[in-house]
Amino acid sequence: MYLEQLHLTRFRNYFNCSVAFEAQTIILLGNNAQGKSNLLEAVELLATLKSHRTSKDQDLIFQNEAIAQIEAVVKRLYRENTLTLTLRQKGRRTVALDREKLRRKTDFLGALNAVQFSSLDLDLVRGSPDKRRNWLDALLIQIEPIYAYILQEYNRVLRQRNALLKTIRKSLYEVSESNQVDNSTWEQLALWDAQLAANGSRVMRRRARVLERLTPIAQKWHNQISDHTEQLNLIYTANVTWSEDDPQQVQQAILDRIKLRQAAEQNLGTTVVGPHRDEVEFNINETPARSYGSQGQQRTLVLALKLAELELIETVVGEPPLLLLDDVLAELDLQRQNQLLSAIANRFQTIITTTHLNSFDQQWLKSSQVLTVDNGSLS
Ligand SMILES: Nc1ncnc2c1ncn2[C@@H]1O[C@H](COP(=O)(O)OP(=O)(O)OP(=O)(O)O)[C@@H](O)[C@H]1O
Repeated sequence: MYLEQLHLTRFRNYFNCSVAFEAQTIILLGNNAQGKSNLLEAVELLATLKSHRTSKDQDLIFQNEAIAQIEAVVKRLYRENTLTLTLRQKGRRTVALDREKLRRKTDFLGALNAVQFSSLDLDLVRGSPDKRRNWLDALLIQIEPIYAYILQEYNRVLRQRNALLKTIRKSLYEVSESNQVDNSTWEQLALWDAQLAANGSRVMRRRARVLERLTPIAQKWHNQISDHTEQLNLIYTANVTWSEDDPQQVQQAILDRIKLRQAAEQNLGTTVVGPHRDEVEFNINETPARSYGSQGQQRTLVLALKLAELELIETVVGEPPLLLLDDVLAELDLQRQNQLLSAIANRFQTIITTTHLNSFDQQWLKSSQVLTVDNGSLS
């Protein structure tokens, strides 16, 4: 797929900016804090409806303006679409496809696919488990947009169940006279248990499946980049275990564990069983990359993951996604840079941000479109 045009209105530091992309490789050149990452963020938002930098729409809107808009024309194999995302200071965001407002956000997801690679992605290895869960979830949303809805439902159930557990905890441990929980509250909890198991199993089975598909591709890339000296393994350590990809079995495993952890949940007043407690482990030569991997090994690992994401999305969607490289080439040594550039070749339309051009191959530069970013304007 190919991003042909982008129009940003009151988005971050772009007051009103239109750009036509005319090459397979686009280089955004500019000093720090001029708006390079902001532009990539706009593309990321169209692809995932999420920004990895903020969860608040207010941050995305130019100073104190009321509304921001990101509009793009995307050319696909058999169609061309105009995508519009409108963000509001007050009120909900809205999405439109070919200027027609969509009721469900899941219908918008999938119109554009992109893989983002920034220096923040090193947190994938070093950071807390939620970084890895979010990464897996973002990938799932792109290859199976309905997953956005599944995850939303799971989080809704989790919030409600947590609220109920908090009341139970209060009744059991804080209210001195009664120390009683009435029957209807226990019945309510049983209903939330069932919902947590049903929605949790949907999330967990999908995470397991996507990791199973991603692992051999990531291993292939990792093997290649590390010159066949290292063996990568991605292990999904789900919060419960099961042997077959069977909804009943996974649900039962969640319910069994809830029973087992009942006292802890009531004591803490929070849900301790479910996919929000999942972990994804990255091992290099059977050693956790997180605690033992050197910086170089961790970079190789993240690069292999990103290349695997690109390939998996391409296979599932049937078209190459966009690649967004945010200030990341400078962080890679020459060998890894070349690995990345030759993997991309001419396959993926790529937008690269950089503060200087001297590290780029001349041949590459010749076929690229270089745009200078200066305080929210492009030239
Ligand atoms: N909501 C907003 N309204 C106006 N300006 C904003 C808003 N959010 C961010 N900015 C401005 O955008 C600029 C940051 O841009 P960006 O993060 O794209 O930097 P960059 O060009 O990628 O540089 P770097 O190499 O430092 O990452 C800053 O000047 C910041 O003040």
